[in-house]
Amino acid sequence: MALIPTTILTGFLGAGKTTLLNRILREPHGLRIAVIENEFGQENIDNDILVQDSNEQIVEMSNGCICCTVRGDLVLALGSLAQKRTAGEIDFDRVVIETTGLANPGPVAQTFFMDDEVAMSYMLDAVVTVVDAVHGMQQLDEHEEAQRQIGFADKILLSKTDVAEPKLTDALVARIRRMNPRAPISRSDFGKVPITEVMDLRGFNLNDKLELDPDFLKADEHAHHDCDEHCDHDHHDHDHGRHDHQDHHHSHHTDGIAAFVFKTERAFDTAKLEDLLNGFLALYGPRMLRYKGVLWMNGADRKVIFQGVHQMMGSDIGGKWPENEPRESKLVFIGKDLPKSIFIGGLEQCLV
Ligand SMILES: Nc1nc2c(ncn2[C@@H]2O[C@H](COP(=O)(O)OP(=O)(O)OP(=O)(O)O)[C@@H](O)[C@H]2O)c(=O)[nH]1
Repeated sequence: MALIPTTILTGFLGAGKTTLLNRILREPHGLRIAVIENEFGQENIDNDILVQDSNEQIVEMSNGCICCTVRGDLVLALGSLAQKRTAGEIDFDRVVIETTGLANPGPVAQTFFMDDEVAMSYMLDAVVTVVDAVHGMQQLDEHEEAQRQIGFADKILLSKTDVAEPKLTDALVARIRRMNPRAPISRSDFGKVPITEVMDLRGFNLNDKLELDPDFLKADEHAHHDCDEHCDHDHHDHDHGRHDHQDHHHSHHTDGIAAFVFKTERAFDTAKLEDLLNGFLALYGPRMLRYKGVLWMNGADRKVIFQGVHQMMGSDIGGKWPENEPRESKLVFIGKDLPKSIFIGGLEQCLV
């Protein structure tokens, strides 16, 4: 049986990976795509954001960062998809793995060469990196993960050029070219890019990667991807009580990035919450790397999906709350040295 082409879709927090994936899944291209979705933090909010009415297989991996803690899970997920496909239980001819915004794509790519079972069924088509034209420069200045994602890319898609300063976009493109002269760059606002620029690129060239990282095929993963430093999230499993706050620290991260979750079974007061979030943005926006949530607003029979990156915040109306399921809200904040207790206390004040 032919090997299944697989795309690793990466890019820093909030770059536009899910937006691109959603657009691809909606397009009538006739390809059957299985998606492996890895989200930072225990609450998989992207599941609410990703299209639900498609036939695609969506496997969630939200219990850690794919490049390290859940790499074994990735092997299992790929193995199980291949098995089901062989048994005729599911049908797909492509796989897309969406990594977390903090993932190093190196070890994810390595899986396709180091794991015999995976290598028997899959071939790595390309690492596609989405770069945010508004925040990309700052992300490259401040986060090694963003640099690695560029370095490892076989194809780069520039998002948010619709709102970025053209001069800044040009400077960013020049910087990316210097960092990775091999990878072609395309603009892809809101994921609007032909599928031929994302899939079947046959772009992954092992020789190039070995040049980039001579230890790429070495079994000792710690020898080359600084796992502890970059992806060691502490996960504290709590019972999901009324207000359940989880911490996901990069415990060895020197840059203080951490995530926390706020969950509640009470509705939010719309005006209070809007004021609070605007206040947070004004005060902490530069440190708010990524935030998103599925919200129960008082009096609303549909979910509200809110999300943002730094000061760019937006919201959408989501699906209807199911009649016989309890309503709840969950919000995830990923940031640099954010005052968690102020966030949690403020959010509690906005509940009706
Ligand atoms: N203006 C503009 N906004 C965009 C574009 N692409 C994505 N966004 C917005 O940017 C935010 C983040 O987009 P996502 O697609 O969720 O980003 P992501 O990379 O999947 O985020 P994480 O997986 O959480 O790291 C959302 O509010 C999108 O609507 C774009 O090209 N232009």
